[in-house]
Amino acid sequence: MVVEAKENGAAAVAVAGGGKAAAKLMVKRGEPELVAPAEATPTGEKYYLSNLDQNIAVIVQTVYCYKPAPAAASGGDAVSVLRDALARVLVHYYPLAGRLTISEEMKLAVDLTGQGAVFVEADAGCDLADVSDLATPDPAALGQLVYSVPGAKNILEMPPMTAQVTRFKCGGFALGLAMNHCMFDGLGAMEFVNSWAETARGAAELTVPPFIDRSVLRARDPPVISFPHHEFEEIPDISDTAALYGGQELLYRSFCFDPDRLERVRGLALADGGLGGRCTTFEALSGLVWRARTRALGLVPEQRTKLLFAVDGRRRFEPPLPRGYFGNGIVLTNALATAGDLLSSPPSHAAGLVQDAVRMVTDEYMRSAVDYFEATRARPSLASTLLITTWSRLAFQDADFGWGAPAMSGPVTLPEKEVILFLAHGKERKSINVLLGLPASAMDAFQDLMDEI
Ligand SMILES: COc1cc(/C=C/C(=O)SCCNC(=O)CCNC(=O)[C@H](O)C(C)(C)COP(=O)(O)OP(=O)(O)OC[C@H]2O[C@@H](n3cnc4c(N)ncnc43)[C@H](O)[C@@H]2OP(=O)(O)O)ccc1O
Repeated sequence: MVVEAKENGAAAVAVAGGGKAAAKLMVKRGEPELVAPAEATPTGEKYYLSNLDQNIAVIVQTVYCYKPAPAAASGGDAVSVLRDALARVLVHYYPLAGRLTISEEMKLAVDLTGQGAVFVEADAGCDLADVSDLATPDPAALGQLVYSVPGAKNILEMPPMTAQVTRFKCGGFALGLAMNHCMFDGLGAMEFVNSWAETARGAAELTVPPFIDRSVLRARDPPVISFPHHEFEEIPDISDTAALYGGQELLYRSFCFDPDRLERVRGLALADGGLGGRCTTFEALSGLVWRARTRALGLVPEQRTKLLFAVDGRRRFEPPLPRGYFGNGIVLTNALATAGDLLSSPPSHAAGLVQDAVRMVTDEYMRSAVDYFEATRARPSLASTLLITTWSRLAFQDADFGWGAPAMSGPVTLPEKEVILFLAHGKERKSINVLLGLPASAMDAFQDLMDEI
């Protein structure tokens, strides 16, 4: 997840070396069309978006690539199978066929216009093998596989979702999606994509139908703020990292942690017994990258630094959110430390701070976060912050539209320079790819620290 609205997520960052694949990948798009729900759906009303949906209204671009394979059971080509299935799945997910608007409370809502999702077919003048491996984002190349509405100046001028299906010369194809995070979080997005996929495979009913009503997450009246909510705190950059970022090229690299290496990371966090022998992979890995990035950026010891990450609140709400909840069920939690504190303490300290931040997320914490937005309309701040986004358990591999699991899938870009993404990697998805961007000299320092593990 990301926390600030951008005109277009794809334009947010520059990637070194992005030109090579872009030069090979030349995509010719057809005219965009609107795919409306295949049956009548509620129209003419406003669809409520909760406070958890409000401050992550940013477009997330992802690509799913499929190798050449015999046609799907239906016998159709990928473009027509995906287009028809989209119309059918939108009957269940009809808010995606509407358009974003501002409600009377001055919040984002969906105008249920029933207009439809934007769908574009396209042709690439090369083979799928010419697409970079998606381990490191390459917006110049991959951006051609996703459709952005030209000239849209803000998210109100962008549809909640666009889909582009690109045919490759080899017979493979790519599905590129641009979906607004205010419509759903990673889990919700995957439930939608996988419902669309099973519809394309001919399923008569959805395995997980969406639970449409988001009013279960309405703020309390009056709002009750019972936590300090440091996620909104603006921490001054006393280390002047702005100069470092301004003076050097931003490099992107991904670091693969296979199960053995992950176990070594956990071992480091557990070594001094400070965590009582209990620490998850996520806690240990997050603590590791928080410390390594702090060191690599050369933060001064007095520099306060914030770690933010999303926690899936579905099972933590009381009562839990209904199955198939269509919307953001995630909440940001945080940990704070000075650079000196992080780096002079053993790895267990950082991992322990992550653990405390996970444990802090209770029903009351999440209700307080909802109420905080109600009272302040504030957005989380990324100043002096690392935001870790965990996609490692998202079911990208289930997006089988009839041509098998995607040969590769992933994001087109990282949304902000403060974001690190954890992605599942490997056949059994037991490895984690840590994807990040840093100024060149800091990336070298980060690389050295990773090489030690
Ligand atoms: C709009 O279009 C989009 C959007 C997107 C993407 C959007 C987003 O990024 S939204 C944010 C997505 N991330 C999350 O929702 C995070 C979900 N994870 C959690 O909430 C975790 O609980 C945690 C807070 C990160 C902490 O994790 P952890 O410390 O690992 O603790 P537990 O979860 O309790 O796990 C403990 C232990 O249990 C095992 N386990 C639990 N669940 C699973 C699972 N599902 N699979 C495998 N194993 C599991 C595991 O053993 C854990 O221990 P280990 O030490 O062995 O790891 C994208 C695309 C779009 O189009």
